[in-house]
Amino acid sequence: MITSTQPLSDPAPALIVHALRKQYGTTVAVDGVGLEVKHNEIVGLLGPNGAGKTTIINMILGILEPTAGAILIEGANLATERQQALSRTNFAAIYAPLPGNMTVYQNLKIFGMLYGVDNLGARIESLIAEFDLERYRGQKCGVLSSGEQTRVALAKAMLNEPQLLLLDEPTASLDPASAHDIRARLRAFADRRHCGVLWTSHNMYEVAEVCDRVLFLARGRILLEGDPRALPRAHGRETLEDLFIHIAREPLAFGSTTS
Ligand SMILES: Nc1ncnc2c1ncn2[C@@H]1O[C@H](COP(=O)(O)OP(=O)(O)OP(=O)(O)O)[C@@H](O)[C@H]1O
Repeated sequence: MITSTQPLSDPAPALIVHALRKQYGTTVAVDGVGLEVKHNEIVGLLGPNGAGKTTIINMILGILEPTAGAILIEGANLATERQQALSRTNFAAIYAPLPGNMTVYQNLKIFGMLYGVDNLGARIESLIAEFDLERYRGQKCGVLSSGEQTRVALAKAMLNEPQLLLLDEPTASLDPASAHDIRARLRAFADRRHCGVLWTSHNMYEVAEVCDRVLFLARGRILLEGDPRALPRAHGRETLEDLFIHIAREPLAFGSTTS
């Protein structure tokens, strides 16, 4: 049984997901997924289109109700301690842009007020500096380029100093230099703030560069997990992309790891 009680000397991981399931009618989108993200750890959630990645992220964010299973964020059970669980969680996704008719500063201010951030003015200034947004602070978000909007979305995601950050394809649509810059900023943030990160991406080069660990998902089940730099060789493949293609084509050849 999952409880939220943790010994003081053993701080709870940023995220524990246990036996998570989501069913729509006869469609099982997520089928008994178990996973853990530790503080300072960046975990890649990989899988073909329709594997269930976004559904898992939306359940962790409390947007979707699981059919079954448990989600613990820093030891707080999302089902019974929702506010505590979500207060130090945040996310960024390409499909969830910030309101385009408000300026960068206005967006950060409004989200900061929604999150109840202390010393909000100072927090916004430090994020504007950290994400190189000074010259855009008075510009409406809708006119910014994809890379600039991604930087603003990440600054917004860090307003409440999350201990768990959920990133759904954060670098999709960015040029290689901007994507490299964003990955470096996120790695630095995770290390400096001891934040756990769950990151979905279809870019295997990126995943091998930034993730400490990856989980391969297919048809709602985790089939494989491990170090993205060691996994391909362990399964007789040259690269993570080769391994991805192999798993996507023959998911039944891999056992599932559920809990
Ligand atoms: N509201 C819904 N009703 C019915 N089926 C749904 C619903 N939402 C998602 N699904 C199905 O659940 C499965 C998982 O979808 P999900 O969006 O989580 O996949 P994904 O791994 O994020 O895919 P992608 O890489 O394309 O973003 C898909 O088969 C999808 O069609």
